[in-house]
Amino acid sequence: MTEQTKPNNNMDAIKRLADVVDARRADFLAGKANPDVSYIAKLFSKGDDAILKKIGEEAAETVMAAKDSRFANLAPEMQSKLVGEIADLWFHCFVALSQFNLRPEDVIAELERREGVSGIAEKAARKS
Ligand SMILES: N=c1c2ncn([C@@H]3O[C@H](COP(=O)(O)OP(=O)(O)OP(=O)(O)O)[C@@H](O)[C@H]3O)c2ncn1[C@@H]1O[C@H](COP(=O)(O)O)[C@@H](O)[C@H]1O
Repeated sequence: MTEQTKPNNNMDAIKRLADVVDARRADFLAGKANPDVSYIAKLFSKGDDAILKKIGEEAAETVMAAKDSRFANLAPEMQSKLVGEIADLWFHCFVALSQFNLRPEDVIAELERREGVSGIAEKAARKS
């Protein structure tokens, strides 16, 4: 955890953000969103390719920030930069989930389904 990390109800923050993203999409589909004032509306107006391209960009920026942080011996300012890049990546994943009629809760449910199942054992079971 970084120094800025405060104990709070983080899952609520994710749900609130997903609600905002879904509301922007509903407005966009109803022709009510303004891409000039809402970044999310702008992404929805551009469609699948633009949304998915942002995920690729943010993933690449995350990788570079992680490499920089390692190179700087996990210096606090580099750790903060890495957290910021991962936040950008998650944010754009939430926009993609909405674009495909999904929710972060779907991903959480999948992770819960996998809880306690070793990745090694799961992969071995796939092969047999
Ligand atoms: N959490 C975020 C959030 N995280 C990142 N971003 C935006 O994501 C963009 C990505 O940053 P980049 O530097 O990679 O992109 P860029 O180079 O500026 O943009 P492009 O040239 O790639 O189009 C930036 O414009 C950020 O401001 C976000 N935009 C919005 N939110 C949340 O969504 C809410 C609604 O936002 P609007 O739809 O803009 O009203 C906000 O109140 C926030 O809670």
